[in-house]
Amino acid sequence: MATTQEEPAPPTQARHFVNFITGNANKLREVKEILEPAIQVESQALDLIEVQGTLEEVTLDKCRRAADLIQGPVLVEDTCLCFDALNGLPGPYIKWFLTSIGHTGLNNLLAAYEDKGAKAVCTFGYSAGPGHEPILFQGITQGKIVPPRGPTNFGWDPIFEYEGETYAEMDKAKKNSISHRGKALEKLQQWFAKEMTA
Ligand SMILES: O=c1nc[nH]c2c1ncn2[C@H]1C[C@H](O)[C@@H](COP(=O)(O)OP(=O)(O)OP(=O)(O)O)O1
Ligand SMILES: [Mg+2]
Repeated sequence: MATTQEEPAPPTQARHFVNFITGNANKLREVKEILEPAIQVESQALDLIEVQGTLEEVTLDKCRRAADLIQGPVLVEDTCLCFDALNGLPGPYIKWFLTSIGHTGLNNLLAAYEDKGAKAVCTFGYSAGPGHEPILFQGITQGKIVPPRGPTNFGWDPIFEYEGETYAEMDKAKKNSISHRGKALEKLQQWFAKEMTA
């Protein structure tokens, strides 16, 4: 009987794979749309504790906790929505603001200000494992806060307008090409590509 020869694994194989730790199915969908097939995205849904602090501190801490829990390489991400008139708030606390006061409440927060500008900020953290210092990749998209338009299935997408269209109204591929998440993942892809040829 002929024995089948196993294909030797390419030496860079491990780098084509990330374990994205998130509890958010929409984030996972977008990350897969952007990174695959070049980088394979596995995922574990874990509820990670999130500290208070700067965008960088929140992601660094989230990434270290995830690596400790998984005992292996991890990718995490924290998304902020920063209102220009409010000096960057709600920022990393947008999830709790959205849950508590919704799209209308978020619009009302800016009622006293002419400036409706807002930055969507995505900060990814990659750690090679417990004890390895995370590397951060950040992407920012400038837009403005408007009354909700479009499908309501992903967070604050209906109230974030970029060049006349809300994220929710946009074609998915278009959102990924201009979004905070897309820009951050572009940096991550470049870093992975460099690592693979190093
Ligand atoms: O592109 C986006 N378009 C609209 N809304 C978005 C987007 N990306 C995150 N979001 C929402 C989800 C959550 O309400 C908050 C971020 O909080 P954040 O802690 O980063 O997300 P999460 O707790 O849902 O998932 P995770 O388990 O990865 O922490 O903004
Ligand atoms: Mg979270």
